[in-house]
Amino acid sequence: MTGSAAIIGGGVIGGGWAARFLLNGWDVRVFDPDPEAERKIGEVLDNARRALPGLSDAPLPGEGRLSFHDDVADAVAGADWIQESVPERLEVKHATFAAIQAACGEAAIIGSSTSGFKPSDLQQGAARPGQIVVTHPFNPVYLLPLIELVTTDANRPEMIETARTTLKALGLFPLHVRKEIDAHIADRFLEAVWREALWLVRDGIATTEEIDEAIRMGFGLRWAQMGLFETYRVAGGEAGMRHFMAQFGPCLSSPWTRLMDVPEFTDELVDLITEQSDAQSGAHSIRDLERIRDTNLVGMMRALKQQDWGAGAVLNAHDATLRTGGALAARIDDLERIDRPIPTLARAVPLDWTDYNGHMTESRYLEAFACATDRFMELIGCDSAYISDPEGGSYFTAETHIRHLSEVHAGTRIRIETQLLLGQGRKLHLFHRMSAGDTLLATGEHFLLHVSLATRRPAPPSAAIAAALARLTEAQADLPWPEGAGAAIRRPA
Ligand SMILES: NC(=O)C1=CN([C@@H]2O[C@H](COP(=O)(O)OP(=O)(O)OC[C@H]3O[C@@H](n4cnc5c(N)ncnc54)[C@H](O)[C@@H]3O)[C@@H](O)[C@H]2O)C=CC1
Ligand SMILES: C[N+](C)(C)CC(=O)CC(=O)[O-]
Repeated sequence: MTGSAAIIGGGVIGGGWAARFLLNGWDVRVFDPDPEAERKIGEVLDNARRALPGLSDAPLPGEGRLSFHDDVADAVAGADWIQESVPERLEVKHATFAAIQAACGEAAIIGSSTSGFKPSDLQQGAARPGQIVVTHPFNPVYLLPLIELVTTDANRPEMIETARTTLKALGLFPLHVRKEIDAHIADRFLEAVWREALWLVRDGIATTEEIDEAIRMGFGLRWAQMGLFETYRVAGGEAGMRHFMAQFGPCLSSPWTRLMDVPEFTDELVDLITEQSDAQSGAHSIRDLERIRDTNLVGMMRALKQQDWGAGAVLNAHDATLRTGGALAARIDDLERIDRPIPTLARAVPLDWTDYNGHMTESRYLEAFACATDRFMELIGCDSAYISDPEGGSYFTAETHIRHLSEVHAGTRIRIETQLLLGQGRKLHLFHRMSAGDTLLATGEHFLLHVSLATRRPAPPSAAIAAALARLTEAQADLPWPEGAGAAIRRPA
């Protein structure tokens, strides 16, 4: 699902939304009075291109078109989704909604990024209150899946459903907050932790760095994958949650926390925190820190993908919808043409495939070619059902030859096309070409043998696989022998 999105306010959060929409194939129209907005969004986009497309193991749609507009009316014209991300001041938000609603279509959804205002606050005085919802994102919007979707009775159920479907199609996880409340769900926690941290700094108990270590060396890692309740359930031991509450419930009335008080933001406290924060992280620019954060997030989220857990399960579900979008065929019968090398992989290079040389590392070429081989096997019928069938079998790789021809960097969209060199009896000889645009990046030549998984010995494939290979052999018989196929490493002159 793609469309046209208007981004009103293109700062930290608006820039992140612009990237999320654009990289998922939407056209994006931005209005922001800041003369520097185009440059700032450009820099956010550079970071997003490096990180987001490679999070997916399936091909994302091509990028949409980005345009900048001189007023709100021009930006929202024809938009299906309008995302308001102006400063967190109610009068500014109200004036912005008035300008948007004077010019936008009635079917468009207007989402507000507000961190704290309730949707009923935002809807007050609006021309069409039912058109406005809160869609509260988390920074960086192009990587983190959570969106708090906060609605009121003024929003029709069909409109809420459209909002959910649209957010999901962008790879996001809409959490419907059923009862509106100031600061929604997540920011209430964040504010509580922030207040407690301010006290610890103000009272000289801990520095900003010590507080960050306390989070990132311990419970922050737990929270990222299990949240609060599931973590504490495990902490209750075999007796689980009930035991946990019996043991730690009474602590709530001991003076473990000063959460209910708010420290005064005096100049001394602001200076103290700023100085400690500069000493802690001032060696890096903000853009450097953003890239460090993104690289770490991508690594963590891809690890969660492997486990199909938490945010990783959301990413896998999104990949599944991208795959059914049909960029790659499931069977050779679905292919329009089989008389040329067959598309077997289309994806972007993930950040965690790159190395100290700043480009895709050698082992990942094998991973990409192995994925292409798996896809080729599926195309000819050697799929998971065949492999798990006691009468079935599989292909084992006997020999591989990879040539690295051109560098490739994180975020670049790559594709592999596969030529069948031999598909006869037990033998399968494949030649993969990996490209980005018109540039040939690498080739992978692989020799495989069909094996019975019962005897672990070479054995002929099923009649259906043999027939598929025969069709491909005939169709590709006139293709020229690929340059580099059958080559060994030459002795340097
Ligand atoms: N920074 C954060 O961590 C998060 C912020 N939010 C929310 O997102 C919204 C925006 O916050 P940030 O992006 O952080 O602020 P920001 O200060 O980075 O960006 C605000 C942008 O709005 C522009 N702007 C000002 N008046 C405008 C107007 N009348 N029309 C259009 N654009 C206008 C500014 O030029 C600026 O580029 C706020 O409601 C905030 O609560 C939500 C989640 C996280
Ligand atoms: C600080 N903040 C309240 C604006 C934070 C958010 O709203 C969400 C986030 O990204 O942490």
